[in-house]
Amino acid sequence: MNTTPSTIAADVIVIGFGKGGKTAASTLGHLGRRVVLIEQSPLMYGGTCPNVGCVPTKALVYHAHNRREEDSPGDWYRRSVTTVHQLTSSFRDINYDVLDAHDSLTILTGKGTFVDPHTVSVDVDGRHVTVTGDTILINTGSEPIIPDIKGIRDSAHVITSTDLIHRTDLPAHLVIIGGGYLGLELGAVYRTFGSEVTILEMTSQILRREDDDVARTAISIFENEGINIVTNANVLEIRDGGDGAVVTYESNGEQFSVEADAVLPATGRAPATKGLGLEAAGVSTTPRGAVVVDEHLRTSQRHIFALGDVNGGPQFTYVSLDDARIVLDQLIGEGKRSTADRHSVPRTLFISPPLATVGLTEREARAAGHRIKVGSQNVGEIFAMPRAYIVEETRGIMKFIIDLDTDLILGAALLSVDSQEMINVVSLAMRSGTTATQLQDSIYTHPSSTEAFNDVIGVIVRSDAQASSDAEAA
Ligand SMILES: Cc1cc2nc3c(=O)[nH]c(=O)nc-3n(C[C@H](O)[C@H](O)[C@H](O)COP(=O)(O)OP(=O)(O)OC[C@H]3O[C@@H](n4cnc5c(N)ncnc54)[C@H](O)[C@@H]3O)c2cc1C
Ligand SMILES: NC(=O)c1ccc[n+]([C@@H]2O[C@H](COP(=O)([O-])OP(=O)(O)OC[C@H]3O[C@@H](n4cnc5c(N)ncnc54)[C@H](O)[C@@H]3O)[C@@H](O)[C@H]2O)c1
Repeated sequence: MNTTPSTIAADVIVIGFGKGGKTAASTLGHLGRRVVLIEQSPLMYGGTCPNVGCVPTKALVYHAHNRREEDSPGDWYRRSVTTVHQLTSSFRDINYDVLDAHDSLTILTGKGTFVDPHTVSVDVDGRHVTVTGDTILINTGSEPIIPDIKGIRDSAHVITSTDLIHRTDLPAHLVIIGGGYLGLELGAVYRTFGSEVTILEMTSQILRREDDDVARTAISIFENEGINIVTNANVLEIRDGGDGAVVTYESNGEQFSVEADAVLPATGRAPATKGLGLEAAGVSTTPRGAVVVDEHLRTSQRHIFALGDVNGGPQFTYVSLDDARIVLDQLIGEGKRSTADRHSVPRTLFISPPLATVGLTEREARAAGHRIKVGSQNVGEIFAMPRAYIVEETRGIMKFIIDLDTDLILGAALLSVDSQEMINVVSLAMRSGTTATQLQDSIYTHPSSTEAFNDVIGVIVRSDAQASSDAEAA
């Protein structure tokens, strides 16, 4: 029997069980605040990341590389997907149980909709529940953008990333529209599992924010893996026929058609605000549908906050977590934290090897007027880093952009085994004002990947000091 009361008065309502929302809910619940956490789907306790985002996709990267010669690609893929689902299912249960353990916290499963600025309605198992709250946190995440392409909504073979990682049959040919985070990561992982992969990117280059040397190294790795990347691609139509879909696109003035048994649009994600009733709450949104927030993540209604992807900020789990720190600081702290304090936030693209970056690229540093020097080496040539040889992954490049005048690190790009870990050290160094020389001369364990810094930072391949002295001599 559904015993949920039809009205609940709460101190804090959290709409959406994402990283920011659950962290804030748990902390406030622990302090005895009456918290109601509303999640629309029983398959999403814990949010996107552990259920259909970071965790399953990175687990698939791991499993894709572990196939033995004797395993057939299809069987290995099916086995991997099953194992990954067991993992996500256990994470989902843990997420629910940890929050449910707080006496003052109630989890309601149903879609939350604002009725007015202090009231949210939820249908729980067919029963209408009205929740009132002094403070409300919106943490509803984002959803895939489906581009306006002829036939895309009619094709049975067009799938989301969630559909893709849940299917147990390995697609023979996967066509991905968009060569950003999702397109490159999933393209790389399905290629490793054994699919033929074509990525159709509309701009003139993938990884276009990166410097040419870094982008070129990554692109040559993709090419060697046999991933077909088409740039300047304008997808014209998707039409079902036979066992799959035919994707027609135009690139550099020529028209092409490619057959696919799965087509994944990976063209960005938009804030999930549809059906939330934000108008009833008096909460403003941007033209792209993101909730408008100030640097303390307060919306146009002071008692309503928005955390994570829904506020239109960078779409990363750790940014949503940091949003929770800011909101908690407003609610129970000193009110000092703000999004304006955030800098040197690292990123990792989980291809193989991963590409982890932080701060400025060489191009951006020069454009910003810095005099710089660049320390860089190919991973296979970093003799201080035998780990690359130990784990048989010597592909990649590491690059540091250093301010010539202050010796501070302005940015780094690490395309290397373990770079998702190393980049956090660089990011911390940048935030704490550690100089490049200090980072280079630090004591690191051996054999580790971080000890590469002992070499790379000192291998200066370009320096504005050299350029100025050459100019003086001339
Ligand atoms: C395939 C994929 C891989 C990714 N990989 C990475 C990665 O490696 N690293 C990384 O940092 N980021 C990654 N991301 C991005 C990351 O998952 C998101 O930035 C992050 O999960 C956003 O968290 P959030 O707190 O905003 O909300 P989410 O975790 O998205 O949670 C929002 C929740 O709100 C619920 N909800 C929505 N509307 C309502 C409503 N009206 N009522 C009740 N509930 C509602 C949803 O069901 C969902 O559970 C990935 C994303 C995807 C899709
Ligand atoms: N490792 C990670 O941290 C990670 C992994 C996956 C996703 N994410 C997050 O999820 C978000 C969504 O990822 P995403 O890859 O969907 O978005 P994205 O913004 O990273 O990339 C979208 C790509 O699609 C291209 N594109 C857009 N419309 C197109 C069209 N009609 N035809 C062809 N190409 C088109 C864009 O030029 C761009 O390169 C990212 O912003 C990222 O923050 C993070």
